[in-house]
Amino acid sequence: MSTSIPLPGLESVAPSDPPRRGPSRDALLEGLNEPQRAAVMHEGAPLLVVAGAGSGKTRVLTRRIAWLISERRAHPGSILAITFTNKAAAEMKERVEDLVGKRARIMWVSTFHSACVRILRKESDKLGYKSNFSIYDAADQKRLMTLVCNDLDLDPRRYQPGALLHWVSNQKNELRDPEDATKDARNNLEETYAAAYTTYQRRLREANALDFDDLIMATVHLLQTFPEVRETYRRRFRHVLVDEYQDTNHAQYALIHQLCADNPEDLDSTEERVEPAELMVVGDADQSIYAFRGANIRNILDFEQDFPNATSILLEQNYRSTQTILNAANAVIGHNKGRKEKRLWSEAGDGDRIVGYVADDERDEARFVSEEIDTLVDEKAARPGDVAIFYRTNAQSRVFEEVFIRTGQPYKVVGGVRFYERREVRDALAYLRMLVNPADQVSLRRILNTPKRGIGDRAVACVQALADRDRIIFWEALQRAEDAPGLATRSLSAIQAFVAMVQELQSMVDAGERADVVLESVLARSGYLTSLEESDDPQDETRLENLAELVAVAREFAEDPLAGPSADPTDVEAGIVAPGLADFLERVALVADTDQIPDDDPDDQGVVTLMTLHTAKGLEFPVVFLTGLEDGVFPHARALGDQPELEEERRLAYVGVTRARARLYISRAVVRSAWGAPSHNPGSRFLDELPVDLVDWRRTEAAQAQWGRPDLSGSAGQRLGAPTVAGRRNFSAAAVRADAAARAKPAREIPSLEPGDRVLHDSFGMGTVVALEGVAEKAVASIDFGSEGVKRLLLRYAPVEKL
Ligand SMILES: Nc1ncnc2c1ncn2[C@@H]1O[C@H](COP(=O)(O)OP(=O)(O)OP(=O)(O)O)[C@@H](O)[C@H]1O
Ligand SMILES: [Mg+2]
Repeated sequence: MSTSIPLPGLESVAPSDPPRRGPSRDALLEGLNEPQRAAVMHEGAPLLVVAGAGSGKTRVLTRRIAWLISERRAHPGSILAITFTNKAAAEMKERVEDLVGKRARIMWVSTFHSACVRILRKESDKLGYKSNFSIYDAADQKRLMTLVCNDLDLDPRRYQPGALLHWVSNQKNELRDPEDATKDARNNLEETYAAAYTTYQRRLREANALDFDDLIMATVHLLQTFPEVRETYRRRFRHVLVDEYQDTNHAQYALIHQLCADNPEDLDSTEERVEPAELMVVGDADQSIYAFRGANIRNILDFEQDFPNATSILLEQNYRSTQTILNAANAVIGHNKGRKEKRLWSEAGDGDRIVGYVADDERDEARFVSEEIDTLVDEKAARPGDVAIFYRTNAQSRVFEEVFIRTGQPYKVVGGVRFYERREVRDALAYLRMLVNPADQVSLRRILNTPKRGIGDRAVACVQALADRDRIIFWEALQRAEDAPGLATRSLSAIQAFVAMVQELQSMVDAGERADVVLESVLARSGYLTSLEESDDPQDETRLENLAELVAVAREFAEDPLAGPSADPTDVEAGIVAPGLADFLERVALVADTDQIPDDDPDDQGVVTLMTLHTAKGLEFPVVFLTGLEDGVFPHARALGDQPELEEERRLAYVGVTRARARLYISRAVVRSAWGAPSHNPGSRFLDELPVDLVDWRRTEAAQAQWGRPDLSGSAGQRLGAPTVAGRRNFSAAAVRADAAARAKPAREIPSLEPGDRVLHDSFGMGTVVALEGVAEKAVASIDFGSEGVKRLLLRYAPVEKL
């Protein structure tokens, strides 16, 4: 086999093999630059690919998997690739499949959490868990921690479940179990925290449940405690690849180390040594944004120490964005100290300047974004699906949502109150979870009296007393409710009816019934559907829709033969395992924020996507609106006086800017009243870090402060009877505002200007007209005011006089 691309020093990689099916070598290397190819073809020593945003790290990782399978004949089952979200995993799998075919399906491409669940489902007995363990998410954790606080009689003003959980999470990310925490407690407060951790962990175990952080910690413990188990996985995974390595925490690092290090510390010398897997990690220290979740930037900075004989490859060409966007990103991140300087460059050309807008308040900002999207769509410059709006905190989405609802712009919020967090969805899932794992007390108690069936708190207390007395789990006590001391007869019959229903449903699960079928039976048999149907609360209508959606999700899952994530690839290959209810629950438990991004449908205009900056990592969009650029919002108020936190916020800004391919908008509001009282925020310091010549300010604070709101967009035009850019939209509210602005400041006579004319502006002073656009009321002049910069002014309002 020959290659048309000469790659000095790398020819030896080409196998001298007979012809075979599959993609050609050239196809696998096509569309890659030299260092990217080197990374794809690298053999042996651990490999670190460090590179700025959009330089093709994820592309390289994907191609390398295809290369391993196709050129190096790696068995797909021997590949473990870690991505940051399930969505990214699915995309990566799909791309590899496109390249090398269906056999790629059995690779493990998943998040850390999913990979650990798969391992734990097989090995959980060694840790004393049953394989049907539940996975507790944030809401479950909170409920459980609240119970713990009650158990320990903690003062709720001093010890809040959220704070305790945060502390516990940090301990787990550092692989510290309750004993470690107790041993090291240095004062009363820490002792109490450690006691809460101990009880919390005991209760999790009783419920046969693990929380998110446990998944990783337990897997590391498993591999450390049972060398033979570790060797099994070391033998199995010959290739380990990790995307977004800069955001791994200590526990995740330890996991990789167990699987790939030359010398995991406790290897018994008598055991047969397994050659370490080939490891490739890719990442960008400038994009490390999860320190608050324990991510440790040192993991990437110290890679070469942690894995001696490691090789590094640097990528510098960016293929995502225009040079203007990259210059902005480089300038901002350049303000962080102690980083490795790297310059991103692009061949995409300068492209459009960044558009800036200073809004009166957050409504005005949202209106600006909405109208700008209309304009882009009307001019066919973008489809709604090309557009993303980023903000620092979830709560900021509401104003955008309100404007979009009013204008009829379809949108999607990623994160926020997510589908799986809605009450009815959680109720339905709680039913399913307790059917699979009756020891799961949190789920069982959640649905015991939902819908209301006459099992009140008193009855629950009686049953709990029985459970405590006889040291049995709550579910067993329910089944023996007749022994419960003091239980009213009416409650007893309600409990017995409940138990009978659950047993009937459990027999469906035992018979291997599909998830969607079980779910429909649950909703019908439990009376849940009837209670919603009979309600006259308008919200219950939506709840029914959401449940219908959940059944659809379950059906889709049940019909996907490869859906069972806990199924062993080899079993799937052999067609032995069909996805069951437990697999479905697992999939649902692991859905990450970004998994809700709508899939690309080429015929679809798509919907505008709203998300926090954190969720935007790894993604790209042709058009990006970076909003809320105010000190105290972004950077977050918490970070203002704290250098490391401020640097993390700056990395977040870098992530935000580098998501944009062609157009970037930046905006801020002078007044923001999102948290009750209106607050006046100064512009974000990150704005000052942008080179001035990159930004075209549509509206600045000076103009805003002095002249009300000179409106350059469609709404003012509509009011004045000019053709509207988005006639189908209802702009009444914006028009009213424009009216008010006009009343506040009567329009002036429009001076007739030409490029080169000298003008005098009331506050900017002398200037020279450099460009003109629009006519009559919409005439806009770009005027160079020397040290004040070039301003774009709507002449109808601007106080300029021709000299
Ligand atoms: N050699 C190349 N030629 C053309 N396009 C490329 C090349 N390498 C990468 N790309 C494209 O550039 C874009 C960015 O690539 P990718 O997402 O892999 O970058 P990344 O380094 O993972 O970015 P991030 O740091 O944001 O995760 C993608 O659209 C990708 O398809
Ligand atoms: Mg990437």
